[in-house]
Amino acid sequence: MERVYKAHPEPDVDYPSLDVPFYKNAPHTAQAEAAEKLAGDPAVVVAANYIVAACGQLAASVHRPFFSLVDAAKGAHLTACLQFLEASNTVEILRAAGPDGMHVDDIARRIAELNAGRDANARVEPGQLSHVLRLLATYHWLQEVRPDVFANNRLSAQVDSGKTLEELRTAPEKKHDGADGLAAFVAMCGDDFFKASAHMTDALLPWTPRATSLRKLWTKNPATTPEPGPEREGNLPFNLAFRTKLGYFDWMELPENKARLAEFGRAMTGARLWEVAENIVGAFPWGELPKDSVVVDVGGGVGSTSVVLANVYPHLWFVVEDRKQVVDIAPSIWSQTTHAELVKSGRVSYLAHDFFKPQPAHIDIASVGTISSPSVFVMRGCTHNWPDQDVQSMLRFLRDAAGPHTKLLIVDVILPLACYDDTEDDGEPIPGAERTLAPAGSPLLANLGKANASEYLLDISMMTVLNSKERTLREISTLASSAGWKVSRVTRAQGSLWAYTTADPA
Ligand SMILES: C[S@@+](CC[C@H](N)C(=O)[O-])C[C@H]1O[C@@H](n2cnc3c(N)ncnc32)[C@H](O)[C@@H]1O
Repeated sequence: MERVYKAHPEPDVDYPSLDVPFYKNAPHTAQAEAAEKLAGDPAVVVAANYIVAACGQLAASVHRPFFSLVDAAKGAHLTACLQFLEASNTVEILRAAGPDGMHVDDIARRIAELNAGRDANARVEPGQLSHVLRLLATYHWLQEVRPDVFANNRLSAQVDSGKTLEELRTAPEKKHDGADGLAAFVAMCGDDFFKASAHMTDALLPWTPRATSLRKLWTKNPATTPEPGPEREGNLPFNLAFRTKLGYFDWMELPENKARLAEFGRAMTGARLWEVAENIVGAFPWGELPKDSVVVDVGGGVGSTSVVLANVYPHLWFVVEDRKQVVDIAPSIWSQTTHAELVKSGRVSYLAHDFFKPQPAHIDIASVGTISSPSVFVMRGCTHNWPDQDVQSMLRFLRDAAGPHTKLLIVDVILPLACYDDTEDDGEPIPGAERTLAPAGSPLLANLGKANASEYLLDISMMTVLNSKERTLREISTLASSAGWKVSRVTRAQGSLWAYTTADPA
């Protein structure tokens, strides 16, 4: 990391300090901009991952085991405190206070003022507030600059919505509008996902005394009490947590969840930081496809992936398939952007299609004609949130519509094992698959432990809320072959666990 920073032409560009907040919407010095940009340099990202993996492993090795036990057993409090930080708008209050920070008495008063419109009696107890903020400071999420005086740092500044206190006071419902989605992501994780996770063991081991006693407490209202049974539908940790038999997305459509639904959309924008759409440009030999090849972007949303590819590969045509309500508005999203011409010329076109139904027998594309099977089906971010049987049927419909040379490109997380991976397919290693992410000869965990933990946390969220999962290479390869595809190659995105898995008709 030092080598990369020293090589920068500007003087005094160093790795950003933990103590200095970097607010996305604020003006920055050239040095601060350069320092942030270099933090994304591939060499810096790799080095940072090794450092984090090593620190996590060292801490687990040398910390008194009982303290590690308490840290894990009570770690949920960190989620709770982070949720409080966002919900109370403390980050925005501390941004306004500046680097000297603010005393908890004043923070408590400001929180009450911001909420007076919602509840005239709103108040926060400073004695409790200081303890919540101190736990966060202990985990490096804030700084306690003097006794009971707190200030933002580089980590807490991420949760900044960019809104002024006046905006938050007069229109609290607009907090996440136009923001980068990280505050909404914290809100969603601290609520829906956190509460679901709290009921994971009750759902997985429904016969335990604690789980049965919990159900007895709830049977006072049988209408909303999910029953244990072999059928997981309506019986997920999420269902227990929110006393509903509805699936997560149907539940979010309830009128009382209007704000949750809006926050979910914003949170998904924030979640894009996991993997940028641009990485797909070099992840597949797009340049080798013949002129006028057609790529179908299945569950392509508004076409963010297709427009990126269409710009770089002018010899290809893209058809974005998604639900009707998405494709109806998708073209208008690009009308005022540099991608408008792609849509106007038909290089990127849209088709309302349910990926749980057979693909259309033919696709008509102006200038290309009618095609019966595309060169590539690409599915980005569409498998991790569906259970195995649903992914199998999606892949089966694509297989039915594939020609002998059609490729399937699945873009989603591939979870490495926590040990050396000897996954093989038909007795052969899958081309491109890494056996370990650790440098040769190093004692680090093969998946780099703490450095990559965020994807394993997401995995459990998928399980507890959607009965789904982030998949290992073995899992995705088995699922693909159950639907008539054979995984032929996998490449890993730089600095994340996202991967590009290519499959051919088996
Ligand atoms: C996580 S988003 C990924 C969007 C896009 N591929 C990307 O990478 O930005 C999942 C997409 O699946 C779409 N989707 C969900 N259910 C669908 C269905 N039954 N048929 C088609 N698309 C669906 C959603 O509308 C959403 O656009």
